[in-house]
Amino acid sequence: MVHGTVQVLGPVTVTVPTGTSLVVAGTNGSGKSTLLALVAGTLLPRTGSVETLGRPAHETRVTARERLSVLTGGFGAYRELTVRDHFRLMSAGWRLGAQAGTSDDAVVGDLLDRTELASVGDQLPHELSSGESQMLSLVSACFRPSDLLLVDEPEQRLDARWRAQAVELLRDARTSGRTLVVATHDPTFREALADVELVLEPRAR
Ligand SMILES: Nc1ncnc2c1ncn2[C@@H]1O[C@H](COP(=O)(O)OP(=O)(O)OP(=O)(O)O)[C@@H](O)[C@H]1O
Repeated sequence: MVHGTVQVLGPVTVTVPTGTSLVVAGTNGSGKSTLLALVAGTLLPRTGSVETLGRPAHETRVTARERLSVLTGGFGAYRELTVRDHFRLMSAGWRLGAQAGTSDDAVVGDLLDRTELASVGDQLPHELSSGESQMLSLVSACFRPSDLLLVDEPEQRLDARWRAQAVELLRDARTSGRTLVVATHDPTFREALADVELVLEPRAR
């Protein structure tokens, strides 16, 4: 992959069986985010092609996008909606209550409790700490239905307690059948999640 005139990522071939997780590791600037962006289809390769879930990665059809949950960079939170409202919206939009044979309110309550976000459930995005904000993003990415979950550095801004929570969220996502691609610098995430591991080396310039 070339950014401008600089090659930042050489040829990569990796197979991730359905329902397992790939951990992408490597030093700063080794190309982890670039690889995730290629798989997500938000970046096009200069040469070659990327297929995600059997379709061209840049596919924009809704059916393809519905199968992919991506958390890379910022999360587009609604500034006028509380944490609880975000979960309500997610549950209603993805019909999580109906799928679980319960109500959306019950799903929302469960999500808030399980992720220890209940204490900030009535706060708006700008009223959250950076760690709380990161957890909101992670929960939103992990709980919406998807076949493939792409997450860039889930450990960002989280303390040890919430890092452990984040590992559990991702493990649960994998247990529920999702395939995971996780870029991380954190050995805890590597140990807990690496069914397959890819360590990128920075390209010489
Ligand atoms: N839009 C861009 N234009 C030019 N160079 C870029 C661009 N985006 C990334 N790069 C370069 O590509 C290389 C890989 O960046 P990338 O963000 O993929 O690395 P990373 O492994 O995710 O790094 P980190 O661990 O610091 O997040 C870096 O050297 C970076 O400077």
